[in-house]
Amino acid sequence: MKPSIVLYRSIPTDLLERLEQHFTVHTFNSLTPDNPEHLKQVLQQAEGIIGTGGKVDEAFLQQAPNLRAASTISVGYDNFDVAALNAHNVVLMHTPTVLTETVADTIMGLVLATARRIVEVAERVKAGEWQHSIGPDWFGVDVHHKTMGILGMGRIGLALAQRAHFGFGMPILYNARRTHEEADRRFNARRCDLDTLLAESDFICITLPLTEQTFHMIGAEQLAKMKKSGILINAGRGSVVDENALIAALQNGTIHAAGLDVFEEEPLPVSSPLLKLPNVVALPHIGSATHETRYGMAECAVDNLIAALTGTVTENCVNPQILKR
Ligand SMILES: NC(=O)C1=CN([C@@H]2O[C@H](COP(=O)(O)OP(=O)(O)OC[C@H]3O[C@@H](n4cnc5c(N)ncnc54)[C@H](OP(=O)(O)O)[C@@H]3O)[C@@H](O)[C@H]2O)C=CC1
Ligand SMILES: O=CC(=O)O
Repeated sequence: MKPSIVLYRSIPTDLLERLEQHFTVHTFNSLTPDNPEHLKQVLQQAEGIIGTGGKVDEAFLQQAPNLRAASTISVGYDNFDVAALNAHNVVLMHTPTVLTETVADTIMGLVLATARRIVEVAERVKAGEWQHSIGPDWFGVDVHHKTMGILGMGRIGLALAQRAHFGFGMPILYNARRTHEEADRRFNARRCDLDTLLAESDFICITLPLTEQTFHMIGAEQLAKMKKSGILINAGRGSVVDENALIAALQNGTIHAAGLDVFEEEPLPVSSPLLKLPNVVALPHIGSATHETRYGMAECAVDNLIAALTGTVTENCVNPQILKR
């Protein structure tokens, strides 16, 4: 009999067929589906799960006594309790690399959109406000040759630094736990402490994962250390930034603008004050959302689950120590 798995995200048909060659696939629309009793029943037998979003913690794992592998269609895995997975001998697989370049493109898009007020001004044109040649009240600020500060210099940070350095001639500062020789060598990047990065950068781009250490790493105190002309871009996770503090900083002119792809609560509630601020570009978590990249992520996650459940893992494993047990 084929192992039973839970698929909780829609994936392309050819990839579903690839899963079905190996497993009996039970499909749900999320980990909190319309039919929770059915999911509960299926989880009793399930050896694998694959999808995006939803909390996988001790309480969840208690309901899945036969689980051996979880495959998330994302690189971030902050919704998984890795210690609980380890305790239950569950391998966690994710999709790094395949999305890196696309996310870096999105971040550069947010840098340009906020600095040049692209969304705001385009909306004014659509509203029929372009009646005369435009004046300084429609102007933005330059991007090229300004200083870019990158929080986190991993895969996405490096791809962003490449764009900023070669494409825009920007000096690069970064903050990470260790020095990234490749960033220093290829992009003349300089590692510095957080306070220096906050004080000296014109654009601060967050590419950090959400962890206990990065939760609210940027709060009122840090925002106050930024240049008044500074622009904050967050494409890591919403909770790396204290959103209430950010709203206050944007309202009070403590910083100039923000470009946000991620939020403390997603979807962003329509009542959020962020949506009322002209100096905010808010995106619906589209960092990796191109047809090509989303296909690549789903394919990677499918192959990851097959590898994890057939004992052939070579990459993309968050907790490889489980494989040795
Ligand atoms: N908006 C979107 O759609 C997307 C968002 N993301 C987010 O981007 C994150 C990063 O992805 P990726 O670049 O592939 O991940 P990596 O693991 O390659 O990079 C993470 C970087 O963050 C740094 N870091 C981690 N903790 C700290 C800390 N406490 N202080 C300083 N630096 C720290 C790491 O530092 P060090 O190098 O020293 O270890 C590393 O440089 C994901 O975890 C996810 O949350 C990812 C994809 C899409
Ligand atoms: O946010 C997206 C991810 O892949 O992580």
